Parts: sequence; C-alpha cells; structure tokens
Amino acid sequence: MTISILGAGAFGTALAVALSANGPVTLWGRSIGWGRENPRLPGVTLPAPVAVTDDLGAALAAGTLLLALPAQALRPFLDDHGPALDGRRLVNTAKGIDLDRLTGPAQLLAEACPAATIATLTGPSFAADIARGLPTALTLACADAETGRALQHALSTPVLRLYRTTDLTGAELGGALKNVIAIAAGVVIGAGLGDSARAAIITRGFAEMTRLATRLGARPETLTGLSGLGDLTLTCTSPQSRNFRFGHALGAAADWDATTTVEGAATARAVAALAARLGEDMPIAAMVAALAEGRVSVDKAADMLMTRPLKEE
Ligand SMILES: NC(=O)c1ccc[n+]([C@@H]2O[C@H](COP(=O)([O-])OP(=O)(O)OC[C@H]3O[C@@H](n4cnc5c(N)ncnc54)[C@H](O)[C@@H]3O)[C@@H](O)[C@H]2O)c1
Ligand SMILES: O=P(O)(O)OC[C@H](O)CO
Repeated sequence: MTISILGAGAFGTALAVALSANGPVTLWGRSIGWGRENPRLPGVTLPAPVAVTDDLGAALAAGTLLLALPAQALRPFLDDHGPALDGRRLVNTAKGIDLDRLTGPAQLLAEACPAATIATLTGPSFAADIARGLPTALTLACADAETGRALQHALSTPVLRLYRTTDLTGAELGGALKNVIAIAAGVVIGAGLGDSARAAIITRGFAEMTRLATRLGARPETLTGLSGLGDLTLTCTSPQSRNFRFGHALGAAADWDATTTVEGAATARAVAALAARLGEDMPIAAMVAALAEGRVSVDKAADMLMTRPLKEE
C-alpha cells in the first residue's frame, strides 16, 4: 500500500515518522522550508524513508492518503483539491466538526470525493509520543470492513497498535467531542476549581458526548472505546493537550497564543448549533462555546452549570 500524508503539522509529521517503520512514506506540506526537523515537532528528525514535498501532485501518486489538516481547514482544502483526491483510500485524522456545514470530516470527504473509500484514524495519541516511538493504541474506522482490515494492517507498527471498527460516525464524533470537554476540564483546573470538579466535568461531558453521538447514529460501545473515552481521558488529564491548555488559560485568565491549533473551540460552537437544531441538551458544550467567545465569565459559567435543575443521573 503506497502512503502519502497530506498536512505537515505536528500530527502529520509524527505519523510519517511512525509509518516509515513499514516502508517509504511521502509527507506533503504547503510550506516545508524546515528541512528534516519540523518546528511543530521539535527534537524529531525525519528518518530516511520519509520523502517531504510541497508538490501535491507528487503526493497524490499514492493509493492511500492520510489527511492531517486541522478540521476547519479541510473543507477549503477539498474545495480546491477534492477532485484530485477522488478514487483513493482517504484516511482522515482531523478531530472536529466543520463550523459552516455542521458535519464531520468523513461527510465532507464523501461529498468532495464520491468515488473514494473513507476511513478515520483516531484515538488517544500525542504527536510527540508517537514520534518518539512510545506505545500507542488507536482506532481505525471504516464502514467497508475489508478496507478497514487492510488499513489496520498497513498502518500498524510494532509500537502503533490499531483496533478497527465499522462505526465511522461514532469514532469520528468521539474524537471531535472530547476536545470540547477537554477545554472545560482545563478551565476547571486553571480556575482552581479542583480535581473533584474535573471528574464531574469528564463524567457529565462523556454523557453529553454519548447523547449527541448516538443521536447522530453512533453505536454507544464506540464511545466507550479508544476514540471516545480513551481520548477523553488523555486530553482532560494531560497538559500536553492544547485543548486542555487553552481551557487552562481561559480559567486562569492567562495569555494564549492564537496561532495554536485548538480544535475544540470551533467544535464547541458547531456542537451548540447542532444541539439547538436537534433539541439536545448539551450544557457543558454550550458553556465552552460561550467561554471561548468571551460571552460569559468563568464564575458565571460554573454557577450556571451547578444551579441547573436537579435530575436523575
Ligand atoms: N498534535 C497531536 O498530538 C494530534 C494528535 C491526534 C490528532 N491530531 C489532529 O490532527 C489535526 C492536525 O493537528 P496538528 O497537531 O498536526 O496541527 P498543527 O497546528 O501542528 O499543524 C497544522 C498543519 O496544517 C497546515 N495547514 C493548515 N491549513 C492548511 C491548508 N489549507 N492547506 C494545507 N495545509 C494546511 C499548517 O500549515 C500546519 O502545518 C487536528 O485535527 C488534530 O486534532 C493531532
Ligand atoms: O493537543 P490536542 O488537545 O489537540 O490533543 C491531541 C490529540 O487529539 C490527543 O489524542
């Protein structure tokens, strides 16, 4: 299986390093002047089997394309290049919901590339951990079981262990929604509200994730897997997470570098819009959207969540 990775940020670069254990990999980026060490992944030198290019046509020679662009960049990218990607195996790795369309990456890919087979690779994994060769387990989701099995084998390495599922919707939504809850967890810790409050946010956030995802067609058991609960656990508890750190900065009223990729901020707004459309109750996601837009203070947000009507768990 010939593989190219589109998007040379931290994650695309880390995947290139990991997959080079299996053979040659092409890594495409729109700006690759950094040579063999990507500043988004400091301290990691690309191994010899990784070819880096800014020539999209050359990267598209592969039959399997891993897309490692930020979620909000995917739709504009497909507007420009969708037809050129069609007919391949397309494996999305972005974790988010498109703000304009209110759909996940798989739907965007299916519409832009109707003859392609769509999959997602998701789960608890920091780019730096993968690039350092630390053991990592991920979910490979593809509605077509045969292609899913082939991708699972082609993209696993001795330290990157892939589980597979045909529940693409559930795997994709778990990865997108956990980022929103991770921001909330960061706010709690940044504001000094304590570990007990964080456990409450994780648990009630997981209930929100499951409610929305199953309403959109996900299987409940997918949400308890690596792509849902697994990634939620990682992102809500580690300062390596950009979503958690962004929330922490909000909670602590600290400065934040706006060039950092924080998928959960846009996804919270998309979730709030989706929840309103579907009549679903998503109070934590709504609060994250309001906090990220500066429409509510941290004190007010905590107060509003704590004084909602009492209910059954
Ligand atoms: N970093 C991680 O630990 C990690 C782990 C798992 C999944 N992901 C997911 O991977 C996706 C990418 O994250 P990242 O960490 O690589 O982000 P990043 O900020 O490190 O890099 C994003 C890259 O995308 C490029 N880019 C943006 N818009 C583009 C466009 N229109 N055309 C071409 N390139 C464009 C940027 O130049 C940059 O190189 C996110 O959805 C993230 O949730 C990241
Ligand atoms: O740094 P974050 O918050 O984007 O998280 C990276 C990955 O999604 C963790 O699985």
